[in-house]
Amino acid sequence: MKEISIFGGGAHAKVLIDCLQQEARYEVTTILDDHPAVPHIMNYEVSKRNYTDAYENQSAIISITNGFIRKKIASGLLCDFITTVHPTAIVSPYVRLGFGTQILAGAIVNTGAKIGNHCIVNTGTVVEHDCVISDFVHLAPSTSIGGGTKIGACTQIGIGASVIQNITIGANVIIGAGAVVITDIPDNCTAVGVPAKPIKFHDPQ
Ligand SMILES: CC(=O)SCCNC(=O)CCNC(=O)[C@H](O)C(C)(C)COP(=O)(O)OP(=O)(O)OC[C@H]1O[C@@H](n2cnc3c(N)ncnc32)[C@H](O)[C@@H]1OP(=O)(O)O
Repeated sequence: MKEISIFGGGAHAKVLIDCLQQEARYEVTTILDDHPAVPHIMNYEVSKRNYTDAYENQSAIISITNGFIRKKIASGLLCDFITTVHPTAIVSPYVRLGFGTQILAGAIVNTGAKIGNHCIVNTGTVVEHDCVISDFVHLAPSTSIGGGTKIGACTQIGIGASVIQNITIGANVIIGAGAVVITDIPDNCTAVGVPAKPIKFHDPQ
C-alpha cells in the first residue's frame, strides 16, 4: 500500500483516517500539524511540521475543514494530493472528482456532477446530477444539493441544509445549518434560514 501523510491534526483527521483505512488503498504514516493541539490521534502521533516544508512527490490529503486554510496549505505544496472515497459512498462513474477531494461515508454523488479539488463531501450528503462544486468547498454532513446547482470556491454548506435544483451559490459563502436555499446566493456572505437569506457580508478573500 502506498504511504500517505495527513496535513492537519484536528478532529476531521479521525474521519479521514477511518475513510482511508476502509478504502485500503493508502497507509497513513504521518499526521502533520504546524500547531499540534493533541499529541496523538487514534494510534498516530501528530508531528509538528511546517506546511511549507518540501513534500514533493509525497501522497497527502488535507484534513482541515476551513476551505481557505485548505487552499493556503495546498497552494504552497507540490504533493500528490489524492482523492478518497469511502466504500459506503455511492459515486456515479459519470462524475468528475478533483484531487485532494474527500467523499465520506454514505455520501451520494449522482451522474454528471463535477466536484473540484480539495472539496469535502461530508457524511451522508447528497450531490445530485449535474451539480458543479468548485474547489475547496465543504458540504457538511447530511446536506442535499439539488440537480444542476453551482457552488463557488471555498463555500461551506452547513449541516442539514438543502439547496433546490439549478441554484447558484457564490464563492466565500457560509450557508447556515438547516437552511433551505431556494434563490441564488451572492458571493461573500452568510445566509441562514428557511428560505435562506444573507444576514451578513464578508470581505472577499
Ligand atoms: C462533522 C461536522 O461536525 S461538520 C460541522 C458542521 N457545522 C455546521 O454546519 C455549522 C454551520 N454554522 C452555522 O449554522 C452558524 O450558526 C452560522 C455560520 C450560520 C452563523 O454563525 P455566526 O456568524 O457566528 O452568527 P451568529 O451565531 O452570531 O448568529 C447570527 C444570527 O443568525 C442566527 N442564526 C445563526 N445560525 C443560524 C442557522 N443555522 N439558522 C437560522 N438562524 C441562524 C442567530 O440566531 C443570530 O440571530 P439574531 O441576530 O437574531 O440573534
